[in-house]
Amino acid sequence: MNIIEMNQVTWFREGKAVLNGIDWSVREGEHWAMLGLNGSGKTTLLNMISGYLWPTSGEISVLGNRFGEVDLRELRKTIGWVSSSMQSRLHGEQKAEDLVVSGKFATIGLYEKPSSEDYDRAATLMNQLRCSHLHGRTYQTCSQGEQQKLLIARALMASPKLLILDEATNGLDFISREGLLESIAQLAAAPDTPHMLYVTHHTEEILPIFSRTLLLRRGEVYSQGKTAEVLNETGLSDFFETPVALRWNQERAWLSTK
Ligand SMILES: Nc1ncnc2c1ncn2[C@@H]1O[C@H](COP(=O)(O)OP(=O)(O)OP(=O)(O)O)[C@@H](O)[C@H]1O
Repeated sequence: MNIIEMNQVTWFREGKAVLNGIDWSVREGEHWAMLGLNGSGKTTLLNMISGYLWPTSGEISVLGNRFGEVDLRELRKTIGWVSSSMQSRLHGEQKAEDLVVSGKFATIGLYEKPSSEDYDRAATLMNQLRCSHLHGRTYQTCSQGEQQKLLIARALMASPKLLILDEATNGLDFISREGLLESIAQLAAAPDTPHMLYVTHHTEEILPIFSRTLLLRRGEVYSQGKTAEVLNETGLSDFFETPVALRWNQERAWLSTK
């Protein structure tokens, strides 16, 4: 079973193809990165994967569920979506561990009193994301980087099969960004980690664990495949329509303009 399968997916709005002829397969065991400039269609594609948008034409199946044959609300419970824009929608006065635990109930849509096992699991996840020290702190007193880690732990609390990390490093300084990326790398090595889809504007954030990359441009797949092959100087210069120099350091692709 493929995790994501798209076949000629197109989405029209206001006479324009926001997504056009997307063919894409995410296979079992693969973590993917998706790179695209502003307005390239990334958010639209994520909304489609999560069943919030329906393609104008083409076929999608996510986690073996073919759209048209599946209850999309059920599908959404198996997908965790962490986006920096979520931060403002949460209760700032909530304690870090309560916020993480609430992830279990957010997707289920009913409130139960969390058990001590739930809190144990939250503690394990906070440890995996290297933010155990936030225990007892209110969410609003955590830095943006710390908040992002808590949001990832919260999403994992629902045991999703697919975890979308959507511009997760937005607003983070260099140190916080590297800290978050390290935690994500560590997470990939942990047992039972879901398939991850890392959406970004920046090539250097594509960690080696993201072995596959999709480049999206103007609603179309520019290229996709093994990260080390997709991220090459000639291809990226053409993709960005500006000459770029590429330097690999610690298996990450650092770009500068030429
Ligand atoms: N409901 C809509 N109606 C009309 N146009 C839309 C709609 N939703 C998205 N678009 C357009 O589709 C294009 C892709 O938007 P999308 O938000 O998916 O891009 P993105 O890659 O996520 O951008 P960013 O990196 O800035 O978040 C944009 O030009 C946007 O204006």
